[in-house]
Amino acid sequence: MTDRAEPAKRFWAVPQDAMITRLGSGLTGLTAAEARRRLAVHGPNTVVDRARLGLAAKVGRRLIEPLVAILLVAALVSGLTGDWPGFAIIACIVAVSVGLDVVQEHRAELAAEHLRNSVAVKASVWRDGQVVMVPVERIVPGDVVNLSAGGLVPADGILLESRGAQANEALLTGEPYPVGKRVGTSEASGPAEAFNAVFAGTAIVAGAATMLVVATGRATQLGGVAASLAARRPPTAFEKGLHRLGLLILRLTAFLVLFVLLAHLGFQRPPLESFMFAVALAVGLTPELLPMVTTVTLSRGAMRMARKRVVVKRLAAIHDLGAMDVLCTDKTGTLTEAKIALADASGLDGAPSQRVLDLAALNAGLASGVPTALDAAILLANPPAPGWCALAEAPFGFERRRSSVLCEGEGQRLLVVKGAPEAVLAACTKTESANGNSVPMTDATRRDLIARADARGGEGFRLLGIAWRPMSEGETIEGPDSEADLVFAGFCAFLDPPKPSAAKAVARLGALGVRVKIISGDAAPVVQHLVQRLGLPCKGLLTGDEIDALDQPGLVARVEDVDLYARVSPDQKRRVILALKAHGHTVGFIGDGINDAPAIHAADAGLSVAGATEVARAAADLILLAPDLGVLAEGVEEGRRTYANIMKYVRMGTSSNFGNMASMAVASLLIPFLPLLPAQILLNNLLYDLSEMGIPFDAVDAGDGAKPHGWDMGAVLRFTLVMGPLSSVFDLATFGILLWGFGVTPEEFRTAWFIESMASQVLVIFLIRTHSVAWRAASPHPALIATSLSALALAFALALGPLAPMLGFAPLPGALLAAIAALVAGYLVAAEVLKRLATRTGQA
Ligand SMILES: Nc1ncnc2c1ncn2[C@@H]1O[C@H](COP(=O)(O)OP(=O)(O)OP(=O)(O)O)[C@@H](O)[C@H]1O
Ligand SMILES: [Mg+2]
Repeated sequence: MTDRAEPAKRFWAVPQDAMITRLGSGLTGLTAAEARRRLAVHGPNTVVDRARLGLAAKVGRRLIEPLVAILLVAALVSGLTGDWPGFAIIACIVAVSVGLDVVQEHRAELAAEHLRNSVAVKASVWRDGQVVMVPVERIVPGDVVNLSAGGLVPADGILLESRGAQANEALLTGEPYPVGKRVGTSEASGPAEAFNAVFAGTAIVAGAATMLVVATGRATQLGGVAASLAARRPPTAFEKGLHRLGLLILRLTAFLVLFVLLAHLGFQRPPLESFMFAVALAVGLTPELLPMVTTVTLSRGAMRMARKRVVVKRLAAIHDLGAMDVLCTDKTGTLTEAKIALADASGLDGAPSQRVLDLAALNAGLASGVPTALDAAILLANPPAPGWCALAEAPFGFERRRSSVLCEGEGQRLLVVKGAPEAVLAACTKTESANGNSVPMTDATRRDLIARADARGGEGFRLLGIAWRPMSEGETIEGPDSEADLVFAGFCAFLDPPKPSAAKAVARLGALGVRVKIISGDAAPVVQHLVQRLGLPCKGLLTGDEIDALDQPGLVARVEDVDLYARVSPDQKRRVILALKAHGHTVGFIGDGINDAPAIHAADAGLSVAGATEVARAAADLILLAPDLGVLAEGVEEGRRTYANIMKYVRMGTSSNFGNMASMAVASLLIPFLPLLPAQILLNNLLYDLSEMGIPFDAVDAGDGAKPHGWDMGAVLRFTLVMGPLSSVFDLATFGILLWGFGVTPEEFRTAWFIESMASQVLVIFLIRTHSVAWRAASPHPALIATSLSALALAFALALGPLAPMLGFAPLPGALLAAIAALVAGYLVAAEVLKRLATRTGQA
């Protein structure tokens, strides 16, 4: 047992061969059968306990929630005192609210998981002597896994092979710069210095490697708390808003209930009856369906987005997408076709040069790992010369913007470097003349070359500078330090056609109130040319160097007016996003590269595309299956729809529901009997819940999709302050008419009040669901019509039908029913008129 526990600690100190033996593996990994066996022993390779709670556990968790617990106590009291209708109703309420919640949540979870799985991360694992794609969860100790740039490390382990692999271990060590990884045995005391080990949750940002898995799941360095902490997001503004509203309602409820209870006791009313009445009020006041409505609305939103080919990984991100008012995007793939082709290779004099192309091909073709788009374009035009091989390399890094390969062939040893023109020129001291000699580079030449790069960038060409250095026999390189004293050879120019559909998509986002900003690692002239070609309404420009010179407050001061960012490093992308967030914007970022992952993570709505690198997809909340900004505009509208529907429920809860309960509390003190029996209040509440179940399906106003929405507590309060009192005025009118107009008995009073309050609550749903004139708005969803009208019918049937005496209801004279109908009609007319006042929010 100690043997198994030990490798998890300082496993990098065990020599490679010993480790392979200990894990019972080989250079070509495990057999599929052995892997299955180990999976059963070690469990799935996940840190978060994704195993969904069993049904019983889910129900159990809800039964101990305070509100439900109160209800259960109330049911017990009812049962013990022989109040069977009360008992039945409470039991029904508990069953319906818990059942609905669990079933709907379960379905939503299943659906969401199904979608998530369609974009799940897989790894290249050796099984039965072959490399196969295996879901990361099924990786076990002893597996041999191929890693390449852009991929996540799926488990902890040691390297069996490294071809210039570099890992970003910021999650583990806090160090933002990539660290080189090579084969060997390390004496390091902690993971940060273990050069031969890689760790789950970190990313390979350059090169390629093969690893032997030593620990999986919770046994990894980041296994326990850290990974789930890193994965946990702060709540969105919307979630915070809902939470605050919930707390507010909770406090009001507690206050009202205590007040009623004490007052009743003060009036010498029967304690048990007073207690049950107070409990019923509390239940009536609580928006117990809110979690269900939120989950169901969101998961329905996720389904609809899936039909538009957007996969939602984190449900709440739908809100963020709806609230987004700034979208930042990288350039390649979203604004361009990402069909990068080599246009030409030119020497120092500007004339086409086969020599430059050959050098570029050596660098692109002999580098290890998956070729990048630029590399592939070079190789398509010109394969590397035969007879050359690579001895070492310093893979491309986004901070350095260069890559170099130490090549040997034709009796020569050369370090060949390519990269962003200014980055390559910065490491050059010589130029190559037409006859192949190198001469010192003058300042004038340097200026000329930079000017030429800028000029061609302005024509839309993406440029790489090509340089080299002779190396002596036996001389090798260790990292990028040898990229100095280079001889500049020339440029390779690439074209990536702009995507014509991008202009329309940006315009559509603009119409939705979303401003688009471009954050690119490419040169400023290239970005500006693209913006011109597409006719995008973008202004201002900041370059990476300028951003570097600014501290964060300085950057915050600039970002509002700047739409273009060029030559930006991965960390600067992140800084720009944070600066925009500091302005109170809800920021989206869409990108596909290793260099985009930090910004995707920092954004409120992190977006990536299906073909993106693993790290980008892992950091994203939403993944576009088609790399098209147009789809995003639809996603934004979808996000706003879910917001609008949740707000409908909130508005109903805070106005009619709350108003009713409040006036009942007040009435209970003014009249000598209970305005409704506790069981009747609960029944009322149960039926009202049923009536609202169709809300997640409902259509929303056209105008609700037109603007970004954040949580607006002011709007909620304004609505409550107008609609709540309105409802109370009519309630009090009802009380008056019943008591003094008709001189009713307590039973008749309760029956009439029950019917009036059900009818007004349910029918007003059709007014509150829209900001515009009720009958001109998009018609309500059949599900909403069905749930609300059947709840109402059920209310009538229970109050006036054969079960009525059991529930404490009494038959009503026709005149009284007519009066109630008139009151409800009056209320609805007043509500329709006043709702305009109540919802005249942000529009003003
Ligand atoms: N394989 C490579 N070898 C050498 N240099 C490279 C390579 N890939 C990129 N570069 C240089 O690094 C710069 C930044 O990389 P890249 O253009 O991929 O960044 P980006 O932010 O993803 O850009 P975009 O906004 O176009 O997606 C490039 O403009 C180029 O000069
Ligand atoms: Mg990119």
